[in-house]
Amino acid sequence: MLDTGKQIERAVIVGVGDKFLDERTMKDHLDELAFLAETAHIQTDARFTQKLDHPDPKTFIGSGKLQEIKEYVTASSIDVVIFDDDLSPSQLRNLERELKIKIYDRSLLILDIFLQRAQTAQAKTQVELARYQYLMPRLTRMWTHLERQRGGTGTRGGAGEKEIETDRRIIRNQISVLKKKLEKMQMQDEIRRKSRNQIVRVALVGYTNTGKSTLMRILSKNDAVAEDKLFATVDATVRKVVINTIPFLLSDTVGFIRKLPHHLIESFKSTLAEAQEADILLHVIDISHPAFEEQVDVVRETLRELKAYDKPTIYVFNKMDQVPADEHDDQAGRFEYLRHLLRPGDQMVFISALKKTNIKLLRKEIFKMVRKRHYEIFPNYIHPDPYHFE
Ligand SMILES: Nc1nc2c(ncn2[C@@H]2O[C@H](COP(=O)(O)OP(=O)(O)OP(=O)(O)O)[C@@H](O)[C@H]2O)c(=O)[nH]1
Ligand SMILES: [Mg+2]
Repeated sequence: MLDTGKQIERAVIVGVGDKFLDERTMKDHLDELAFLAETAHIQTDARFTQKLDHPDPKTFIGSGKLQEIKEYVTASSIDVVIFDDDLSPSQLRNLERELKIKIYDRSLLILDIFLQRAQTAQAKTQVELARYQYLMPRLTRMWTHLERQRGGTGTRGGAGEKEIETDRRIIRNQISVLKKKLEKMQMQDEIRRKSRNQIVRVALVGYTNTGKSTLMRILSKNDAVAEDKLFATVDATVRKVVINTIPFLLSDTVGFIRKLPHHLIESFKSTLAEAQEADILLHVIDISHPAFEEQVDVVRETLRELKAYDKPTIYVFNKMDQVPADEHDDQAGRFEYLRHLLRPGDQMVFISALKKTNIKLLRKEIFKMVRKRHYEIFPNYIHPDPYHFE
């Protein structure tokens, strides 16, 4: 059979929370999971939730809920069941045996999306590595995933022990090949990054889909600077920008998400190094998202894990065009409470990248921070007109 990869699959999604998880948060989490599924061309037909103090070690959910899902899956010819949490290899195995269809957990779904999205050779290698590491302990059940990837014949009913052993060997080999390949790429990265020490570096960070790339385009286009020869080999996500004669490098980074698969963070370390080594962070937030505050927490937590936390930050509250105006239309006052996020020296700006509102203000704030850092690197730099801002 031909797998065009374009067919829409139908799914049910499953969320589990303890008694402290409120309905609203549970809904937000499942909304996000459905959005992830949609990104992977999977349509969500139904949602199931369960309150559990501890997930069942064998099947993750309780047996009653499992039966309920089984009945639904059979009656509605569902292709895949997606869990909002990560499943252990044995939970995955048991669920697949019980439900007799494909089971995804959150990590596998995210890995699949990354695989579809990866563009550069390095990103592709990073995702492949993360995916193999994830699949390794789950090989028995993941046979179909591998087979599809390999363009297998599809005639086999299931994997025998011998085939699994062969596959395990192939994967182990692949992992070490990919690791070596990445090491080489990372070495080149490092050399490239070192050569950039003499220029201020700013990184766009933030939850996925908040508008980082949109902003990147706006900020770098307005300053249509000719390609900097020195950095001719800089990868596509780093641009040189000049504001009011002071140059800096602006980089776009991988979006963060709740429970980013651990293997993925590991193998994306070198891409994330852009954030680690930046002098200044632009933390982009989608303020129109109902769960934006949780997203801010996730990003700050991920930055902390990456040891990229302690940097002067501009909190860029984006998508203001989608925030309904309140009766006084006093945005500044209304969002004043967000000031608790700021440490001394941090800033916050409310913008719409789409409607290009407040972009000038944002550029001014970026300029002020960049200028400060620029003077630290070049104490003797004489700015022609340091306090003028057009
Ligand atoms: N309404 C509105 N939509 C926006 C705004 N800025 C960006 N978007 C939209 O938000 C979506 C995501 O924008 P991107 O720039 O791709 O977001 P990103 O943060 O780079 O996303 P990832 O790369 O997935 O992490 C796109 O559909 C944009 O058109 C804005 O100010 N207002
Ligand atoms: Mg982006």
